Amino acid sequence: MIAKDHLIIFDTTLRDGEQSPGASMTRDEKVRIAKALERMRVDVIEAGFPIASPGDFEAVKAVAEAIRDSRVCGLARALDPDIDRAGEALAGAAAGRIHTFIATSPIHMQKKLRMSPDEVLAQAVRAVQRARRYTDDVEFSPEDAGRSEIDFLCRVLEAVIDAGARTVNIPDTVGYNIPDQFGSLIQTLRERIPNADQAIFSVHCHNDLGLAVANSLAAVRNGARQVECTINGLGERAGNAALEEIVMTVRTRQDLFDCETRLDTTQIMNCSRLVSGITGFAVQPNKAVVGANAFAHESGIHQDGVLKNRETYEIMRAEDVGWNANRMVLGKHSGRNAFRTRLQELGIVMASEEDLNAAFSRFKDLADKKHEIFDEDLQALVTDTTLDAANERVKLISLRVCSETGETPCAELVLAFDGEERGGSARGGGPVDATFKAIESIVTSGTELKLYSVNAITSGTDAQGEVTVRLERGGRIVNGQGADTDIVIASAKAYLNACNKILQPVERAHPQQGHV
Ligand SMILES: CC(=O)SCCNC(=O)CCNC(=O)[C@H](O)C(C)(C)COP(=O)(O)OP(=O)(O)OC[C@H]1O[C@@H](n2cnc3c(N)ncnc32)[C@H](O)[C@@H]1OP(=O)(O)O
Ligand SMILES: CC(C)C(=O)C(=O)O
Repeated sequence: MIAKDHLIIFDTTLRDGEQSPGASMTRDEKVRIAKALERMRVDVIEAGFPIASPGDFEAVKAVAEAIRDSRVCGLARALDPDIDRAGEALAGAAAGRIHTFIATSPIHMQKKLRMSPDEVLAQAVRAVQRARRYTDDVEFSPEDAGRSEIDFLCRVLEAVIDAGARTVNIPDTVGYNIPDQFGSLIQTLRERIPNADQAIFSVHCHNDLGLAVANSLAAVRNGARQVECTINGLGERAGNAALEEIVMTVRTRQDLFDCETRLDTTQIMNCSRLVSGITGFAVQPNKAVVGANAFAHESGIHQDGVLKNRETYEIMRAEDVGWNANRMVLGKHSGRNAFRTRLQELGIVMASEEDLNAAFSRFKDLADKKHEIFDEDLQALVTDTTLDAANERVKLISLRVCSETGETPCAELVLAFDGEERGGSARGGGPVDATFKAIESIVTSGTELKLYSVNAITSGTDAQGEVTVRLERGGRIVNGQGADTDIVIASAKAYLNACNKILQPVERAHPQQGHV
């Protein structure tokens, strides 16, 4: 049997994924996601853009120091200060990569960079050479390659490979290409660039026309050996290629690919839930691989077929991507050991024994209300426990809502604000509106509610509701999450979580959007 090539999985959830409006993450959240990615055996984790802000620098540094088994990468424009900052952030990495880029398409060069092609080429070479001062592992991207002229693209790529780039990444930055075209672009580049054999060809596709995964796979079939992708397809505008779809296609259609990944696919669901929990970007039920309906069969003919032979309607096994795997059901009779063990199996590491005890006590409270506690419940509960506990200035003590046909809903609550208990009440258009107004009567955050969404974490009427609230104040946007079997309480928790973030000094500022 001929050994297959290794297809490198480069995850950019923490960098390009974070560029989704509203998906900004704190340093600790990035470290948690990075650990889950490492556990899934992702080859390269792009942790951020260190020059972007002090918070992002700290986040890349923290990820670089926490991760041992994956490469950690930092993004840098083709500018000396960006590259130096990335080099500094990655100094503590077991294996660090600098990813530098500059646009090569006519429109980007003329209108955005206002540089001639020769200037762009010289700056690209200079950037790669400078990055090589910090690491042998340098990646170069000609931004908007999908709309660049082929002769110029070949010149730039040949020059950066000569300068020491070991990976050349071909981005379809605006998601403009279609699969045949993008596949043949990769083939042409590999054929025409004289030193192509000295670098790994990578692709980075955006999903503006819904083709990011198809374009990436067409590139792999034409010799690309690294794919840049994100969990749940998160990313700028319509997102990036979804990691889970790329990995499961290559695995399921082994007959079509002469390469394979080294991923532990059973960790996919963990990563998917973690990213959607932290960012508040819910996964649509019909999303491939990780959507709630991805392995559900409703119609009789399908159910009949699956009962007779699963493969009649299933091309993958749900357990291979982490669905239903290890469904040890925890309940109110479970002890600390089972709880701790299950968290470990889910890759959740509590910072201290105190955090574990706090999470365990919430688990017992939940188990009193809910018959079975599933992995999804645990993940929400732990997110709730670890949500900036140290920075929690305002906390829910009690809440009472009244909602009756023909009456205006009202809410009465008690909060602990900077250690002092304060009560407030309000009426509103609904119980959630009344609750938010009652909170505001105490906190006076001066924010505007930008998004409110509720998701059932598991099925059944006793399922926990997971609420995401997005607040904005003076251009700064924060997301808050909360989970509870009572969705009004979950809403209050989410609102307070967002308030706690907005009341903190800016730790992670997204310079253009002001997200934290
Ligand atoms: C396709 C991609 O996803 S690329 C990554 C996109 N991600 C982000 O932009 C998020 C992080 N960005 C940021 O925090 C900020 O934009 C910063 C810190 C990088 C720069 O901030 P500012 O200095 O205020 O510049 P601003 O964002 O207004 O403009 C970008 C500048 O970089 C230049 N530039 C853009 N790309 C590159 C590049 N690859 N190499 C060199 N210069 C570049 C632009 O031409 C512009 O220069 P100008 O100010 O001389 O006109
Ligand atoms: C930096 C590059 C790879 C990028 O994100 C893009 O072109 O979309």
